[in-house]
Amino acid sequence: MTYLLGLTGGIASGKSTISQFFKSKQIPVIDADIVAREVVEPNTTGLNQIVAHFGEGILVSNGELNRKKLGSIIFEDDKKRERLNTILSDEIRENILRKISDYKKKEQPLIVLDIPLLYEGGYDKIVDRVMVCYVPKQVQLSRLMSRDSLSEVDALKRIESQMDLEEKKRLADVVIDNSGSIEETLKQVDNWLTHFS
Ligand SMILES: CC(C)(COP(=O)(O)OP(=O)(O)OC[C@H]1O[C@@H](n2cnc3c(N)ncnc32)[C@H](O)[C@@H]1O)[C@@H](O)C(=O)NCCC(=O)NCCS
Ligand SMILES: Nc1ncnc2c1ncn2[C@@H]1O[C@H](COP(=O)(O)OP(=O)(O)OP(=O)(O)O)[C@@H](O)[C@H]1O
Repeated sequence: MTYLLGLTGGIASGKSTISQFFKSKQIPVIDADIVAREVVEPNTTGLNQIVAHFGEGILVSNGELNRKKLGSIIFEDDKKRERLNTILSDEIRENILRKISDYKKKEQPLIVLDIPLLYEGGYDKIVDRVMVCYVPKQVQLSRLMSRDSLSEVDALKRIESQMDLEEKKRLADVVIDNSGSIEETLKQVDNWLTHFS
């Protein structure tokens, strides 16, 4: 039996910090942001559809996707973000399901699916439990601004493009509070890991 843990939170709430910890314990992590990158590599249907919709100007000179530019477009405009989601979501889902099935075949006891849009994408229905990495909005905002060198206005737009983190916290099976030190956060995760089965 494989136990599938969904790990989510808001942008810059600390999911990667937690997933690094799982990896350090040799627990496989499927990272949806990485899958989302794989489906837009050069010569993929995903990238071709993005170019068809957003134009050639969305590429950098070597033919790769200009991620910074696409990010600034879609976090400014709900319709464009929804369009991008529609273009990529099926492919992302298929890839994630394939990776889950591969790990299950290897009889991994625990797999972590790290995915920012877990609830938005309905992945709560396929995981056994959901762990939400939670921080209050002010902490999220200041960490996002400093990590991605964003203005307050731009950082807020990114936060508000996602489901409210307070709502995710309410829906969660397990809440990890990441507003303190990283050490305090990892202690909570380690405690969950000790008792999960
Ligand atoms: C817009 C893109 C090109 C920006 O790339 P960039 O390398 O700058 O950021 P990265 O991919 O690492 O994402 C950073 C964070 O932004 C947030 N985010 C990304 N896409 C979305 C989205 N469509 N809606 C809301 N939040 C999003 C997530 O919290 C994510 O962790 C990229 O995020 C993308 O292709 N997004 C669409 C695919 C998607 O929905 N990814 C989310 C995981 S399934
Ligand atoms: N407990 C903490 N104390 C201080 N800084 C932290 C803490 N946890 C994470 N950070 C920092 O906050 C930023 C966001 O964390 P992280 O990248 O883990 O978030 P994320 O949820 O994976 O983000 P994204 O949704 O964008 O992928 C990073 O710069 C990270 O180093």
